[in-house]
Amino acid sequence: MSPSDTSTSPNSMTPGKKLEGLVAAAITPMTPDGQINLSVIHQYVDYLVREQNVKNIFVNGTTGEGLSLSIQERKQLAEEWVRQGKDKLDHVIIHVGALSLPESQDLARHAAAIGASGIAVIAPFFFKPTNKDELVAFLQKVASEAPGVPFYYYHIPPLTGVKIRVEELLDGIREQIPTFQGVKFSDTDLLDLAQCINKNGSEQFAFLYGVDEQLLGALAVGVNGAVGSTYNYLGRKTKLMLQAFAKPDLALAQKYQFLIGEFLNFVIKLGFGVAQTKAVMTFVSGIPMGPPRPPLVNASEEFIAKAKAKLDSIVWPDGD
Ligand SMILES: CC(=O)N[C@@H]([C@@H](O)[C@H](O)[C@H](O)CO)[C@@H](O)CC(=O)C(=O)O
Repeated sequence: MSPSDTSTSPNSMTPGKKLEGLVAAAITPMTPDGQINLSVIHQYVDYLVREQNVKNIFVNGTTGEGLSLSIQERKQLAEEWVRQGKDKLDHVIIHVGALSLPESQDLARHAAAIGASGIAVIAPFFFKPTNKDELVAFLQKVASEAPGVPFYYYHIPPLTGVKIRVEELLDGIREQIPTFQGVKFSDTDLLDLAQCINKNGSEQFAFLYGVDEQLLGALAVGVNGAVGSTYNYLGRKTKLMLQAFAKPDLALAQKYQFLIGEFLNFVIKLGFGVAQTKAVMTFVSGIPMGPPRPPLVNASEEFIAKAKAKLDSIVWPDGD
């Protein structure tokens, strides 16, 4: 499908609605022979909305193996998520970051043309920006290709190695990037996160946290929501944690965080990454997510059995 064939108009998810709450980091379904499998995305959207109560999606990010996909595959996935999300999802955010600036700009223009509700960009991580100005200049050159689309910086230093503090980055950012809307903050540095929120307010920008096992700590410093892999299959439980925190019932919120942490702590010790996320999502949802793309390798049968037994053994406060 070319962008002009799409049945959605630009920004047609839920126009103007602020990005907050839970955002599932989309897994990219693949066929057993490693091709992207667009045919299950319709089912995937319905599963997120009906079973996980999650209505926002972040496409082609880390969990979606975006940097392991071709530009053509990334465009096809973006189009399918926008098409299938129409009238069902509130936000479809497309990650358009790439090592090559022209490729990133091409993806940004494409996301705008198909009606994505936002774009996000990771810091380039082979030749890296060495300071804030170099990073902002790169981001600005991508954002300006989609001048009507909200722009998010995707901060994930454990994977990019780019450790420029977000607090510093945000200083004056709207003058350079008028579409700047917020940060997907996938780091454990809560001091940096808290300073960002303290200086800018979560009214002006959206701050979305990306370390699912410690979301409660980020809620305490004022994030608006979270983007993460576990919201694909623990979205409903995490929403109950958000509700408990808002009530406020801190003891209940802690129970949910501890149980989510108990599962993640268990699987992290076994070796947990995108391949394992695909396996967990497959057994929880019943939707085949397929293998990861090399160099990642399939989760082992032993991992799958142990992760399933662990998840089944958890007794949640809501009695499920
Ligand atoms: C390094 C990594 O993959 N982090 C995940 C987390 O959701 C992570 O899977 C979770 O906290 C478990 O460790 C997300 O931040 C990634 C993400 O949002 C994305 O796929 O774009």
